[in-house]
Amino acid sequence: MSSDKVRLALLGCGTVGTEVVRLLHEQSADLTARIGAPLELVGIAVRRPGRQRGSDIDPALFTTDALGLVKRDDVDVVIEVVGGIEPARSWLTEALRAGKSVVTANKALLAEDGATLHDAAAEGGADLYYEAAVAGAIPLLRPLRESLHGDRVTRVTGIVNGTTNFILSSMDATGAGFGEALDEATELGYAEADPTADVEGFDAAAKAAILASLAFHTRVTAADVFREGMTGVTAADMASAKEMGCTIKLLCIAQRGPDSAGTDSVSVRVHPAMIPRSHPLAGVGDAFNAVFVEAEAAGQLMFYGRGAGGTPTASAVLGDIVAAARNRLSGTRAPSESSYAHLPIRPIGESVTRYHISLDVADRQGVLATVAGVFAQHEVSIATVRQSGREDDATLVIVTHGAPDANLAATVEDLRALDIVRSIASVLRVEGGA
Ligand SMILES: NC(=O)c1ccc[n+]([C@@H]2O[C@H](COP(=O)([O-])OP(=O)(O)OC[C@H]3O[C@@H](n4cnc5c(N)ncnc54)[C@H](O)[C@@H]3O)[C@@H](O)[C@H]2O)c1
Ligand SMILES: N[C@@H](CCO)C(=O)O
Ligand code: NA
Repeated sequence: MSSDKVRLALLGCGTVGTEVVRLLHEQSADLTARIGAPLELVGIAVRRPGRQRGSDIDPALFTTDALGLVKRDDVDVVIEVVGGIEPARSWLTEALRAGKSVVTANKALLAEDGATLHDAAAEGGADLYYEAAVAGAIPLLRPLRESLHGDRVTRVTGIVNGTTNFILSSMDATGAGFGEALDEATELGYAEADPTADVEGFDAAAKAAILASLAFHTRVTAADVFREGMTGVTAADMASAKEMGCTIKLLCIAQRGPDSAGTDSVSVRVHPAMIPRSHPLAGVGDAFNAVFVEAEAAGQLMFYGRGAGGTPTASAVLGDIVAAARNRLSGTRAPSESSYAHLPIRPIGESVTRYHISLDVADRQGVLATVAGVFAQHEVSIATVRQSGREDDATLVIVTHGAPDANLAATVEDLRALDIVRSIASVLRVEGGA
């Protein structure tokens, strides 16, 4: 590489890419001072070069040949803000194997096949940075990858999807149902035209896999993550949570601990859960993200901020560019992948959870005993029982102690089959001491 400057290739110039270009221009003098050499943008790969993307971008920089740009000899750092698995994976493996540093925001690729990228980085002796891939602007991956490397992380609990947090916060504040809150999120530009990746938890599951891999020094992919979306959360569920002094959040939970055979293992899940209002994550409103990390020596840590949006996400990309550029100038490298622990993934059925179950039952003698018997049969201990209404219109709200998820699921299935249970109004997992 040229020793008097660091040359950048940008792949993609959409929401995040345009902000990366703007910040590179606006902060050029400061970035040069911090790095010790100027950054030079030598090319931008786009699909449609004629599109307007800001008046200060030199049109000569645009190309539709991303692979050709990656392969150029005068490129030191490749920044990928296109997204998706292919062709991004091919571009980035090509760059890394050739010893070029990579900065990417591509959570989908890292979660599905991070191994290929890490292996290519090891092969090429190159840096792979991806702070923007999880919780946008929030510095989270660097703390997990560096600051906490002297400690043992035991649990990561996060709100890592802004769209669904906006929807659930709005349902909590106004009593609206899911559909109405989703419409509001779409109108305000928080939800995409096709909100599936957000509301069905795919986006959060990708982020959970990346967080778990870093936290537990073990390769975890999106396929290892138990995922349940939040489209089934109703206004009645939220009202029920409120009555218990709780709210409902879409959580990603990555946990390390012994499985039923006592083997150290990792469980990673994404699902809606009731949490008490006193929990630090309960107050995270609007489209904000927050991640709560627990480590043996550090104790509890909380990371909070904007997890999406062009400008906040570009902030994380720029931080990674600076780190990669400094490393190139000093001939050093970012910490390489740490996956030595090879911990097994625990299936969801073995994850210990608590449930909140709301049942519509007949208010007759023996009903409570029968219902309690089903819990006992599956070795699920009941923590609290509350009854409201009378005769044909009674509701039982049961909160359990922690039990393996499979036992809880089997309990709910058997309850559904009872004649005395007219309907199961809601089943929600409970987290955080409620
Ligand atoms: N937008 C956010 O808030 C946010 C937050 C965190 C991470 N990310 C991640 O950042 C990445 C980019 O997101 P975005 O919101 O900027 O998306 P975007 O859709 O706005 O931009 C992607 C751009 O890539 C271009 N592109 C597609 N195929 C291409 C090709 N073959 N060659 C060149 N360009 C091509 C598209 O035309 C588009 O302009 C994704 O991986 C996303 O997950 C986005
Ligand atoms: N759709 C994501 C964008 C950031 O990954 C969100 O709502 O948080
Ligand atoms: Na981040």
